[in-house]
This record gives sequence, C-alpha cells and structure tokens, in this order.
Amino acid sequence: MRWQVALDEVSAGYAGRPVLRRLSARVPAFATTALVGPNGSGKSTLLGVIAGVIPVAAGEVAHRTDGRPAFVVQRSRVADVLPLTVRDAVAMGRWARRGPWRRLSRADRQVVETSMERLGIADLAGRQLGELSGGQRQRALVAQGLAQDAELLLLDEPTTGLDLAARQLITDVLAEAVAEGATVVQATHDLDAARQAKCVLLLQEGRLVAAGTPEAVLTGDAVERVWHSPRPAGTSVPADRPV
Ligand SMILES: Nc1ncnc2c1ncn2[C@@H]1O[C@H](COP(=O)(O)OP(=O)(O)OP(=O)(O)O)[C@@H](O)[C@H]1O
Repeated sequence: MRWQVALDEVSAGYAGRPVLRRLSARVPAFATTALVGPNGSGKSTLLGVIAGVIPVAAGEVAHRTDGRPAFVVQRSRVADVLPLTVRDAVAMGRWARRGPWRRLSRADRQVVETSMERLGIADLAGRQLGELSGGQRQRALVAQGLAQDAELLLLDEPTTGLDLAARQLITDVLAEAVAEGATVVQATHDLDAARQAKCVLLLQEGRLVAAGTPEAVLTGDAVERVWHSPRPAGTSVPADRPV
C-alpha cells in the first residue's frame, strides 16, 4: 500500500495538555481515511498535526509529497463576522496556492465556479458567508477546500449537522476527489460515512486503538467498548492490527 502520510510515535497537544500519545499510523494514498472516536479523543488534534498547524512534541510525521494540504475546519470555528461572499470564501482556496497578492487567473476563477457547482451552492455565490445557514456555510467551506486542488484534503467533521441529502453530496464529492487522485482524511462522528472509507483510524483518549478497514475496525464490540463503556484511567486498550 502506498501511504500519503506516515506518523511514527507521534505525541502532540496544547500548552500543558498532551493529547496524542505515541501514535503511529499510515494514511493510504489515493483513498479516504476516516478518523473516528468519542468527543475529545484527539481527532481534530490529529488532523491539525497532519496539516502541520499543530507541532509535534515527539515522533515524526512524513508526507509522501511536498504540496500543502487543504484543511477544512469545523464550521463553528470559522469567524462568521468576516464580510466575505461565498465566492470570495471559495476563491481563498485558490489564494492558498497562488499567494494572496496575485490576481486569480481565468483558470483559477473557473475552478472556483466549478467547486461551487459541485457543492450545489453556485446560486449562493453572491451571498455573505455570515448570512448562510449552517449547512450552506459548511458546503462553502468544503468548496473552498476542493478549490485548492490539493493532493491531501483534510476535513474536520464535514458532514456534522447536515441533512441526509447534503451529507450524501459531500460524501460523493469527496469520492470524486479521490477518483481524481486526491487523498482524503476526514474526522467524523458519522459511522455510516466512516464505513464508506477505505481506512478507519479509531482513537480513544489520544491513542490509536484500532486501524484498518471499516469491517475490521468498526465491529459491534469495538463500538460498544469505545463509545459506551468509559474505561478506568490507566487501563490499556489492545491495539488492533496497524495499517
Ligand atoms: N486549543 C486547545 N487548547 C487546549 N486544549 C485543547 C484545544 N483543542 C482541543 N483541546 C483538548 O484536546 C483534547 C482533544 O480534542 P480534539 O478536539 O482533538 O478531540 P476530537 O476527538 O476532535 O473531539 P470532538 O469529537 O469533540 O470534536 C480535548 O481534551 C480538548 O479539550
């Protein structure tokens, strides 16, 4: 299996708060990987480490390619007060490639329009981001990520809070991106979406407790163990086979 990102014994967190603990994993290239686990298990932190925005305290993160990843954050963390139209916000995805002071080319503008169309928000292009519903805003942020044309697309809960049709749309768009040669990593609480991924990394309390295919990782037993029965502090959890 070719990997896009290799993490070896990675520890990382925030000032005075270690989160990830000696985490080793491979993210397969040209496929979708789902990061799953309970609230606070470290999914967003792991995405931030892969994106390079959270430094590692120990261990190593290697990328197969040099390109900058596209990182789509949770909608609640985006400042809605910025006076940006949807088109402006999606165009920011092109600036990430070109630098903010360069004029966008005709080809860039075409990518922006296509990204909005793929997410079904072309009719919202002139609306202010802050005036949109949560689901519309979320689609705009995914369109911004898509517009970056990055080899590695990282998304933090891209389908949380969306209706069924919007969830399926985003799942389909991400599958298309993979078919076109991208590698996608998404943190998600949506186990149905995780079951459609090629690889699942299951986190609990900052540790990788299982990794592999959805069938191997998301067993009834594992779901029960990780989500429904908090284990006493200090108890070790057996790791399933590494990716
Ligand atoms: N900016 C921060 N500063 C300090 N601690 C943080 C920060 N962000 C997250 N944490 C802590 O790090 C731990 C892991 O959080 P993280 O957001 O990575 O988990 P998560 O699995 O993505 O959770 P959720 O499913 O709730 O989004 C939590 O204990 C959280 O309180």
